[in-house]
Parts: sequence; C-alpha cells; structure tokens
Amino acid sequence: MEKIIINGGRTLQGNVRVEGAKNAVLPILAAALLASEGVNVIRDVPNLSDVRTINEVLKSLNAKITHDPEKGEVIVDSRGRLADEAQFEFVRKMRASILVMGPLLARNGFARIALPGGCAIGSRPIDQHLKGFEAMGAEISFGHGHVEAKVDGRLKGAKIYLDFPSVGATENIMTAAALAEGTTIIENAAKEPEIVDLANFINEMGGKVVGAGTDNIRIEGVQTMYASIHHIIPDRIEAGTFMVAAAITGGDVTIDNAVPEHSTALISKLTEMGVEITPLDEGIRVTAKHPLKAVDLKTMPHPGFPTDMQSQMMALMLTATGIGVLTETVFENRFMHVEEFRRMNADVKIEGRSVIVSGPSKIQGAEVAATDLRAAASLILAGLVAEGVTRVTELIHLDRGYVDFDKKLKALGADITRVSTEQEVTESQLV
Ligand SMILES: CC(=O)N[C@H]1[C@@H](OP(=O)(O)OP(=O)(O)OC[C@H]2O[C@@H](n3ccc(=O)[nH]c3=O)[C@H](O)[C@@H]2O)O[C@H](CO)[C@@H](O)[C@@H]1O
Ligand SMILES: C=C(OP(=O)(O)O)C(=O)O
Repeated sequence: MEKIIINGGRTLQGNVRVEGAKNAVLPILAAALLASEGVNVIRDVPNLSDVRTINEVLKSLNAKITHDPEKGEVIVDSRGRLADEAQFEFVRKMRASILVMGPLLARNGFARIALPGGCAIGSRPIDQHLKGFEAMGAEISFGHGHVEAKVDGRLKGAKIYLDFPSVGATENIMTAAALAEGTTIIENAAKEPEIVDLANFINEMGGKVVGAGTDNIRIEGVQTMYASIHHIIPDRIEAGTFMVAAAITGGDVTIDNAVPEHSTALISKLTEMGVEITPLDEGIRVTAKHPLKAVDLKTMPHPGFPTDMQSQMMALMLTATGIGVLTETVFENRFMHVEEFRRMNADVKIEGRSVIVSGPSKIQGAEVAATDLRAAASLILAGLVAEGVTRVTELIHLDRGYVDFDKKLKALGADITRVSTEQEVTESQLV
C-alpha cells in the first residue's frame, strides 16, 4: 500500500502542465469502437489507471489496442467483429465502462453489460441511457446482474428528452445514434466540453453531429464510420485542482495547457473569494494572498459549478474567512471527505445536501483516507496548508484521475513524497 506524505506550509510557485481530460478520453476510446474501417489514433491520452481499464475493456471486446504511455497515444483497431459483452470485473473497477454500450449496440445490434451499481458518491442509475436506446428501437432486459440491449437490424433515429442532462447518457446515446438509421435529437442534453470533444471525434470519423455544447444535439446516422486521428482536450478538473493548489498556499502558479473558457464557473468563484486569475493564450495564471473571503456555491451541470471541483473548493474554503455554504445537487452522497477534513480540525458541518464551512480553520496534519478520486485530491490540498504532517492513504482513487500529482506539486515547491507503507516504516526505524 502506498501513501502520500505532505509537510504543510510551502507556497507554490512556477508552471505546471495539465494532461488530456480523463472524462473526454474515456468516452472517446469507447467511441473508437464505432470505426469498422481504418485504425483510430488517439493523442494527448493521460496515463491514468482509468485509461488502462478502458483499454482492457476494449481488448476484451476484440479490439486491438496499442498504448504508448510515453507518447500519450492509444491506437484502437476495431475492424473485426466485436464481442457483445463487457464483463463485471471491468465495470466494477470503472463505471465509465458502460460507455461501450452505445457503440456495441450500434455495431452489433446487441450489447450485454454488467450493471455498474453505485459508488462512493451516489447510486448512479443508468435509466436515461437505457431510455435513449429503447426510444431508438432497442429491447432492454435485465438478468443475473446484467443489462442487455438488442435490436433487429439498425437502431432508428428518435427524439429523446433527458430528465436530467446526464453526461454519460448523452454520450452513450450520441454514439448509438451515430450509426442509426435516420436522425436522433437529444433534448436537455449535457453541455460539458467533453461532450463537444466526443462530437468532434464522431464527426472526424465521418459522423454527423451538430449542436454539441448546447442542450439540443442532432445526430444524423451514417452507415459506416472510418477511423481518424484525434487530440484529447485538456483536463479542466486537473487544471481546477491546480488553481486551488495555488490559491490555498497563497502562491503564484501558471497552469499551462488549461482552457479558461472551460472553467468559467470556477474562475468566477475563485475571483469572488479574492484570488487573482489571469487567462493566458494557452493557460491560466493564478495568484493569491490570504485572507480569502468565504463564498456560497452550488454544483450544477455545465456551465454551472462542476461537482468534480466541489471537494477541492471545500478544502480552499477551510482557509477562507467567514461562513460559506456548499450545496451538492448532482450526486446525493458526495460529502465523504467532510469527515476526513474534520480529522484535520476543520469546522465543517453537513446539513442535508449542503455543507457549512466556518473559516478559517486551523488545519492540522493527520492520517486521512481518500474515499473517491476528488476527495483524494482535496485531502492533499488541505495537507499543503496544514500545520505538521498529513498522510493520505487509499491512493487507488487518486491514480484514476491524476498523473504524477505528487511530482507535479513537488516541482511547484510542495514538501510532498509518495512512499509505500513498508518504505515509511523502514525510514522511521532509521531515525
Ligand atoms: C467519466 C465521466 O465523464 N464522469 C463524469 C460524468 O459522470 P456520469 O456520466 O456518470 O454523470 P451523469 O451526468 O450521468 O450523472 C449526473 C446525475 O444524474 C444521475 N443519473 C445519470 C444517468 C442516468 O441514467 N440516471 C440518473 O439518474 C446520476 O445518478 C447523477 O446523480 O459526469 C459527472 C457529472 O458532471 C462527473 O462527476 C463525472 O466525473
Ligand atoms: C466522479 C468522477 O469520475 P467517474 O464518473 O469516472 O467516477 C470524477 O472524475 O470526479
């Protein structure tokens, strides 16, 4: 087992570069299955455990995968007949495995996937994905922990209204519709930048998607899709996490490769708190001096404040002056980090779907455990300003979504190391 050890109190300075977006690369690698001609080359792929998992899923479906982590490139050859089923061992590891369902159903007329179930942040049903497939003529059935979708011949274009602008449902319906007969319209679609990246990729493969980035997406189905070369957009959540790292330490950090237009809600909240943000041509500069001012915020679908930045902002709010209320509207159980913050002496209280933060707290280093991906990042952020030593365990969550997080923070001046538990014991025996 590994842990990250942080000695709090260093101010961060310098440049850091963000990777390609996890939440863009996963649906795009799944969508690569749509191409029955040629070989897809996906570039700016971050070397994350989630990427390695989706590659395993694709391989289990008979796609040939060549992953060069150094180059940040994955080549997907999905020309042969694809298998019909994504197995539980992968879906259990990573919910995004469900995103192969749309492409499989479109290519094979049949898809069988282990039901993903809930996770630490909520129950996360897939009813909106299935409602979309059903509207396109698929028959859905459940049994033995699996969901099956099948259709005679091709899927048929349909008008689908999503009850909630679900990111995954929008993506799965877009990929299914890309090879359907006729036109599909998704109303109340998700508008995240990752949806636009996926639509661009589908279009590069010969698809016909318009309106991505708005709440009305129109997909005209085509008969065949041809592989292409695609560059993944930069990760706005990794960028946001480094923006908070700069702000929480009162530092001066330039985040290279970040796209300011993808982070407008975060930028305006940080600005409200007193953080100085300068959008650059290819990046964002963040400078901050404490005290910062507490603010209220509510997570919402894009372009609202992203739920994936809620816990990091909570870490920052611990250091701000005044009372702030953070309300989570996207997931029903995304406050597991609150108890861990409390172990670090934070004054935080859960009230229904909100957390009341009374700051500034005198944050103290402690041994804390990550409960999910963003919780992992936020505990490390709190550790950067805690008095004394913070040890963060359960790094399996962190590795799903951050490449070399500790090394990047160290290069900015943080006193941070990643060790195996055995290594730590040996080192402490030497003292
Ligand atoms: C791999 C990926 O891109 N993950 C992101 C994606 O997850 P994901 O695609 O799973 O998120 P969704 O937008 O689908 O989910 C948002 C909400 O809708 C609910 N819901 C969703 C689908 C459905 O059929 N029925 C239903 O009730 C979910 O339980 C949740 O409460 O968007 C989330 C919301 O921005 C982000 O936090 C995740 O990082
Ligand atoms: C919740 C997240 O991802 P996933 O949907 O893959 O669990 C996230 O990236 O914060």
